[in-house]
Amino acid sequence: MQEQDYPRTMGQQFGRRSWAEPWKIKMVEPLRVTSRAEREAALKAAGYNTFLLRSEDVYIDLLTDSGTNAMSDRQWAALMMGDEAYAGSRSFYRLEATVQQVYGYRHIIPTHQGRGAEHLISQVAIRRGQYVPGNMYFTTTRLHQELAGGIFVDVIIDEAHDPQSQYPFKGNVDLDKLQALIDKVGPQQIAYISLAGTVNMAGGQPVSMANVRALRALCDRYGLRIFLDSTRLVENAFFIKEREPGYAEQRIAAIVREFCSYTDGAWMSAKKDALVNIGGWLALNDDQLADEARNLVVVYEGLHTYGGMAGRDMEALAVGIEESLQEDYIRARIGQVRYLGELLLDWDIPIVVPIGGHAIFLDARRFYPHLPQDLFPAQTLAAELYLDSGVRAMERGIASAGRDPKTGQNYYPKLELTRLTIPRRVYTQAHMDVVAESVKAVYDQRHQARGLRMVYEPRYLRFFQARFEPVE
Ligand SMILES: Cc1ncc(COP(=O)(O)O)c(C=O)c1O
Ligand SMILES: N[C@@H](Cc1ccc(O)cc1)C(=O)O
Repeated sequence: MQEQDYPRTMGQQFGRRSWAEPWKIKMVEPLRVTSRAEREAALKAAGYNTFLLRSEDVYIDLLTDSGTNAMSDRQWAALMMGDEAYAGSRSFYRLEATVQQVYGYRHIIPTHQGRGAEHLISQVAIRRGQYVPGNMYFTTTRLHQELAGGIFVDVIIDEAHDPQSQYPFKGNVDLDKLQALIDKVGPQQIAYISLAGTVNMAGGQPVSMANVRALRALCDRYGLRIFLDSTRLVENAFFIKEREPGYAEQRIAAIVREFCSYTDGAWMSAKKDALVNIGGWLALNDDQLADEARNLVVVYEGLHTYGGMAGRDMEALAVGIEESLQEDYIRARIGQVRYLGELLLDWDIPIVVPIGGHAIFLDARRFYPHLPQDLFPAQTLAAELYLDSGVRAMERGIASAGRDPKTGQNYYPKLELTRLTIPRRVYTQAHMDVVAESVKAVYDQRHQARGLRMVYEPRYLRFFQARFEPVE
């Protein structure tokens, strides 16, 4: 599909004049607007790191789509039905049945959130020194693989590293890269394929059904397993429905189920697609591996029938999974992200294209071509945006990439991005207008940006807690 073929609005695509959110607001939370002087003080106190701001000092919070979703009235009602038994909770069995039915896996192990599940799968499926090829790294995923002794290898297609490539499935695995790794190290030295759909760090870009099918065929030749990060798989399914021949008439639920059928297991941070504020799970088809993970979960998360979640959270999650598959919902979800992106494209502001599932990613390299990567252009952009309007974004560039655990050297990722992440069912299009105008104001002042220097660097996942100072 070429650039000009992308629908400008979701209405055009689905044969309607316009679209609106398929929900109405029942409860509201006031927002606080701050002065520029207040924001300057707050940002300084936060070491120029948006993760260290207090949310009270934020106006529109686009830090993340993780756990920031608005639950529906049905989910709130489900909370009341939570069975808080320590063992054998009815709520667990409800969740288990829902995940089995929607995603199609046999064994379900609940965890407190995604990284709890990443920890389990990494510990049970990686032997020290084994390689873990994946379609681009994700911070927590790669760290858990490394802590288990694995070596992550990026096997995503080259287009994913190019913010301007219009390729429709930039999340795809490059099967030649994977074959080359198999030839080089041998299949025994590969723990599993770590596949994510959509790919967060590439800009929320999808994997095609054809790609995962071909990946399955390649892996079958060598007896390799595929484990899927299904955190945003419903969003991935939307793109398959929109872009891949043969899927336009299929239901999102059927697409999700087919995608999973090509994999051996999955984990999920339920705080995204599944419309809850906390939760996660690991799902496996292999009995022995599931037994090992079920044993390990009691060490790190809690008993295997709650895994760190309250019974009420499991109830709300079961309802959230069902709601996430509703066609109107997912169309509006992606539509809102696209609405913001198109406003920015209309002003020639550099963003990652095609517009992805959960966020707009500003291309800080093109935004600030005068800033070398060592001066943290994407972190600078997040700071400037906050100063301008109180909109909170997140760095996804050199600070997020961290250091090579072997050499200790900084990684220099090709993508230097600032992410405007849209929580689900939380903000209106008027909020998106305000955000777009703030980005435009910062863009108009772009020549004045001087960059940041890191003055405190934590050992793990440094971007969360690092502190910076402005370059004078
Ligand atoms: C793609 C992806 N995988 C895994 C995780 C980890 O999940 P969590 O934040 O729930 O630990 C996240 C977010 O952190 C994510 O975006
Ligand atoms: N997964 C969440 C929370 C998170 C953010 C940044 C990370 O690197 C890790 C986790 C997100 O993508 O927003």
